[in-house]
Amino acid sequence: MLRRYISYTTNKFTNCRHVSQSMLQSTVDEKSGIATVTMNKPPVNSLNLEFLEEIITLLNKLQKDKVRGMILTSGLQKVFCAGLDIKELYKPNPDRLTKFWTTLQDTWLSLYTTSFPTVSVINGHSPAGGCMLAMSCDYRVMVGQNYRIGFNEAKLGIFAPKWFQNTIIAVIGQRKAEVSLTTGKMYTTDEALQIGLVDETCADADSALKKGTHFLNNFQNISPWAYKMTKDINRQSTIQWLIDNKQKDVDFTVEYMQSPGVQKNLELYLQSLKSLPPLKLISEIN
Ligand SMILES: CCCCC/C=C\C/C=C\CC/C=C/CC(=O)SCCNC(=O)CCNC(=O)[C@H](O)C(C)(C)COP(=O)(O)OP(=O)(O)OC[C@H]1O[C@@H](n2cnc3c(N)ncnc32)[C@H](O)[C@@H]1OP(=O)(O)O
Repeated sequence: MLRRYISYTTNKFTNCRHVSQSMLQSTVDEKSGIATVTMNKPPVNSLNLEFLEEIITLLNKLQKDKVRGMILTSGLQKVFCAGLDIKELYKPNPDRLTKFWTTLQDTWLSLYTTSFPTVSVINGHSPAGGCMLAMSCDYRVMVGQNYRIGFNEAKLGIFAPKWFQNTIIAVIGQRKAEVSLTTGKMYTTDEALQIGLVDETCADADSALKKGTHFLNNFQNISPWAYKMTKDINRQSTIQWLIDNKQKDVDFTVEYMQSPGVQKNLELYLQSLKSLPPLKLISEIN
């Protein structure tokens, strides 16, 4: 059984406070108050129920600790986040799927409404829910030229719910979001920059972390209250929509995911994941 542990330690030499859970590591720089959160759930940081629960717990802790900002990145070699764990959607147990989807909604609400500014440093592939994770932050820096990012849900024979689509529209606009979602296109780093999916690109992860820190330093002289109020007003309609429709969204998803057509599509997709050579899938589906 996976050993779960949480430890909080302060390193007096680096002035960093470390929080380590089994799939997430967080280091807070005492001087700047910026937390760097590293996702470490091999092989692909897929978002299953337990991982989402850890993300919520950590976000709550960072909020309580009044960090001044957060950088979210991946500790894996070539994947930022592979999106929702398809095993949560394929042949699901209805009770678990209900809990999974409710927790997904809560994770998104926590991340999209943080009281501190957030940056994702996208240092690997980032399809579907992985791209959404990045979109839910305030700013995105993508590393290198080898990775793909985008919303490939249509390729799995499923579609993104309204709150998911609205989050994308807020970043890249209605037209580009529609084309991106309906075609399921996975973008190269340069294409992602061009359509505004990411704000900056750079050659390596270290420079990306510096760019992320540079963005967060913009808030040094901004009152946290003014920041939070401004963000809440800006994002209010999408947040309110989900709050008002939470149960409806869960009920619909649980029924829809179990329908034979969706299950067949997921089965075919899972087979193609196994049969195609490594990394072929994402480049094949452009
Ligand atoms: C705040 C958080 C909010 C975020 C979300 C918010 C809202 C969401 C609301 C609605 C969501 C709408 C729907 C979303 C759908 C999804 O996200 S479905 C997932 C879509 N993801 C993909 O299509 C990715 C598929 N994977 C790949 O293309 C590749 O695996 C990769 C990522 C490029 C990595 O390639 P690599 O060669 O390194 O590895 P492998 O392909 O060999 O994979 C290793 C291993 O991992 C398994 N696997 C890969 N992806 C997933 C996954 N998403 N879920 C489960 N398992 C996955 C793969 O099958 C291999 O398994 P093994 O053969 O048993 O080793």
